[in-house]
Amino acid sequence: MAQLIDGKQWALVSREETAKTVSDLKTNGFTPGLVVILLGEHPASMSYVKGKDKAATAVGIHSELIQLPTSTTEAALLQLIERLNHDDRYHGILVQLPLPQHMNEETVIRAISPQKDVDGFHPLNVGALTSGLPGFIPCTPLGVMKLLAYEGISVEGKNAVVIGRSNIVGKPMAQLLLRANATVTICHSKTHNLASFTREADLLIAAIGRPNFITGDIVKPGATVIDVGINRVDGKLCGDVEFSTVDHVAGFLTPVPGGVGPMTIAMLLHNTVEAAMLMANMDTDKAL
Ligand SMILES: Nc1nc(=O)c2c([nH]1)NC[C@@H]1CN(c3ccc(C(=O)N[C@@H](CCC(=O)O)C(=O)O)cc3)C=[N+]21
Repeated sequence: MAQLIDGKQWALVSREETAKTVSDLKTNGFTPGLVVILLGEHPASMSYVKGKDKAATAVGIHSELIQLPTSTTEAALLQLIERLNHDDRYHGILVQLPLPQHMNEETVIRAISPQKDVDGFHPLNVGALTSGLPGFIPCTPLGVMKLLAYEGISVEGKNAVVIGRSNIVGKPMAQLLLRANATVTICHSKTHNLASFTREADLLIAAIGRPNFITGDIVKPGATVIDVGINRVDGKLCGDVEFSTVDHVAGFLTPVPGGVGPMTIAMLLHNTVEAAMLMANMDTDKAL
C-alpha cells in the first residue's frame, strides 16, 4: 500500500508558520489583508471562498469577501479592482474563477496589480516564474512543491510527468519541477500513448479534471502520485486518480479530499503574507 500524504495535516503546519509571521507583523502594527471577489452563486465556488475567508481569519489575516451578482458588468468589476489596487488595507486580491460568461478572464486578471496578485495568474508573475525571477507562484503547484518538501521527497533528477497544461496548474507545476531540477514531461489530451509516459514517471502529477483517469496499470511501481483533481461524482468528491488501484502500486499518494486542496488554501495565506511584507518593505524575495 502507498504511503498517504496527509495534506490536511501539512496545511495545518504551514498555516501555523503563517500565523507566526502574521503575529510578528501585527506586533509591528501591520495587519495583512486579503480580499476575495466572487461573482455569482455557484455552490462549489461559494464553498471554496468561504473556506478561504475562514482560513485567512484563523491565521490573523484581515479577510474581506465581496459577493457580486452574475449580472455585474466587466467595467464595474475592473473599477472595483482598480479601487482595491490602491486600498492599502488589502495586500492580496483574489478574483474567484471561473468568471461569468460575459467577462474576459485575461482582461480581469491583467487588471489586478501584480504586487497583489496572490494567485500568481498575472502575466508578469507568469513571466517571472518562467524566467526564474521572484514573483507570486500559483497556490496549487506551490502547495504540491511544499508537500513534497515536507515529506522529504526529492525531485532532482527524477522523471516528473505532469498531465494537464492549464495556466493554473499544469504549466506552473512543470516550471516549478524544472526549477527543482526534475526532468519534466507535460502530457495532455492530444498526447499519443499517454501510458508510455506515465509508466516512466517517478513523480506523476494528475491535473486533468477527469475522475479516476489514472489507474494502477499505468503507474510505475513505487512512484509518487500527486492527485490535483477535484471532481464531483454523484455528489461525492474524487480526484483524477483511481485510488483503489493506484494505492497498490504507488510509493506515495495524495488522497482527495485531504491532499492538495488544503495546501492550495494554505499557500494562498502564505502568498498574502508575502504580499504584505512586500508592501511593508520587509524582508521578502518578491521584487516585482
Ligand atoms: N482565483 C482562483 N484561485 C483559486 O485558487 C481557485 C479559483 N479561483 N477557483 C476555484 C479553484 C478551486 N480551488 C480549490 C481550493 C481548495 C480546495 C480544497 O480545499 N478542497 C478540499 C475539499 C473541499 C470540499 O470538500 O469541497 C480537499 O481537497 O480536501 C479545493 C479547490 C481553488 N481555486
